[in-house]
Amino acid sequence: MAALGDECEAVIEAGADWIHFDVMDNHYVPNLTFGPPVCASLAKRLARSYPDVPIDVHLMCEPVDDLIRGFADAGAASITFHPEATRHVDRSLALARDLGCKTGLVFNPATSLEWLKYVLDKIDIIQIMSVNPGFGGQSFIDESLGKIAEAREIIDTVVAGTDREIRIEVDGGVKIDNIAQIADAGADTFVAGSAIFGQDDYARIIDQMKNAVGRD
Ligand SMILES: O=C(CO)[C@H](O)[C@H](O)COP(=O)(O)O
Ligand SMILES: [Fe+2]
Repeated sequence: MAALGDECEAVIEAGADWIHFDVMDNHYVPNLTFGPPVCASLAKRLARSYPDVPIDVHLMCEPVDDLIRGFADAGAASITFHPEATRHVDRSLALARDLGCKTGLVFNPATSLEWLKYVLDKIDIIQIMSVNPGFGGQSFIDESLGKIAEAREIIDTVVAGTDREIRIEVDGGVKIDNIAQIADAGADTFVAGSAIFGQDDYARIIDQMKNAVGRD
């Protein structure tokens, strides 16, 4: 836990705007990570020095409702989940919202954006998986670019002229050499794991990524 906190503080110091917290349950995905108590300790630690940095919880778990309650209580700013992983998508989104979190649906490479059709009003984040969920360090699936563009079109059609903000977050295989293309397709929020962790100089990588998408 100390190492997780240190690493999160190091990437924040290096310029990361959010902490993306991958929750895997060895059921929905074949891997196992952390539960709400680890998130609660991290949130408590970050609140001391970085109160404005949100923890973005990505649930790769099935079912989701109890974990939505647990992570909302643990200090998650946003909670995203996979629509196939809950019986009642609308109810799970409403639950996360009612508990004060931003909400989002996550779309695997082969999952259609059709799920958005009747719940867009309950969504703050459309998260496009550009790898199959369960592991860091995989290669970006190029077909995701078309889906990002499709999500951008949906947002531009539905949200244009309103004061709502829906983000398009891309998760998996985001690197310095593809981030500009991902942004051009319509993404505005980028998850980077292996591109940063394990490198010597986090700030240099994050700067390069931000420069590539025209952000400071
Ligand atoms: O949800 C995930 C995998 O299921 C991760 O967020 C994602 O893979 C990030 O790691 P990397 O940047 O190394 O692909
Ligand atoms: Fe993730």
